[in-house]
Amino acid sequence: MSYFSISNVSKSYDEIPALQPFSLEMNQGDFLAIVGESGSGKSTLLKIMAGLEVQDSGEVFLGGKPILNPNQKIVSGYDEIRLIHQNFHLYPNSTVEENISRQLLHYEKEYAKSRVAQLLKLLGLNDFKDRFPRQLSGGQKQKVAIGKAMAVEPDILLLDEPFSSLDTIQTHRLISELKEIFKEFGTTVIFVTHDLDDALRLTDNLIILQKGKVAQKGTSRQLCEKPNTKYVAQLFSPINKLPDTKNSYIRPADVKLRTKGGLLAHVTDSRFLVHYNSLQIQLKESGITWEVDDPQRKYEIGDRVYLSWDGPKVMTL
Ligand SMILES: Nc1ncnc2c1ncn2[C@@H]1O[C@H](COP(=O)(O)OP(=O)(O)OP(=O)(O)O)[C@@H](O)[C@H]1O
Repeated sequence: MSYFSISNVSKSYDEIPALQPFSLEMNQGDFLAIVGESGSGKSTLLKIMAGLEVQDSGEVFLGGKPILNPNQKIVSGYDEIRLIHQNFHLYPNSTVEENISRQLLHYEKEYAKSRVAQLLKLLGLNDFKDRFPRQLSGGQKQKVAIGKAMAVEPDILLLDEPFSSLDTIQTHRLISELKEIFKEFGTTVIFVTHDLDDALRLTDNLIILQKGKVAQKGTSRQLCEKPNTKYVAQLFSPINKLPDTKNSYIRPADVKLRTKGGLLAHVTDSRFLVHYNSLQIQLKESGITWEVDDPQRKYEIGDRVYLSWDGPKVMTL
């Protein structure tokens, strides 16, 4: 059995399935991102993993020992498995340092002191250690929440959309910093998010959850090149439906633009993006609108353009 093992865990609320039987095996120090839209069962799954929710079936094991759910254990949850979500749950009247050290009241004093100092340093919070939560930015508060969770040296850290109150630049910076810290501590991390880009900043090991079911597992390359569902395909880019087909799609980057030969279309809009212009084009025959990348920034609104693509790039979804 692996270090962290989830075997056929499922959950329904009022007979509506929130999570279909889900299984997972992880080794110590592994990172995993679970990506899914709102309501796909991500939080339910994490709560079951942490022993904070009663599952209908299945079991969770850490280091070979069963994780007991709130029906089986008086005080639910475990120090070894910490769940962090977007509501930081900081003590408002305690400083940053106190917020972290309060987790360690039952630990030996010298150890607690050195652990707090280590976390403040690693998280870049030394300059803020005497501030109260209300005096911190969203990113700093998030770091304190992570410091609190890491204080007790959890084996598993479960991050449930923890960065949703931060802007994209802050989130990406924080994820890169935290990744190094998690590696240093050897923490096993499961990061749940609806944002594939955030997920990929932490790890290339992905599970896509859709309506309580695993839609697909794999690396970003595997999922991007061979998506199983439209949802998985659209996590990576918009997709264009081929005219006169039921379920064949092509990505904007895989459409070739030419001045003659192919499917005739007109450019109706153009957006300047960092690596290419993103064109909206209307196909002449079908009237369908597509999104197409123009890496040479050659076409303008009103231009006539011919489209073609290579067969292997067509996705059947
Ligand atoms: N305590 C509850 N009682 C009833 N239904 C619930 C409860 N918790 C979750 N659900 C339902 O279970 C489904 C999965 O919810 P869950 O919170 O796990 O999804 P999620 O992927 O984490 O969504 P979000 O990203 O919006 O947090 C949803 O349809 C939700 O309404």
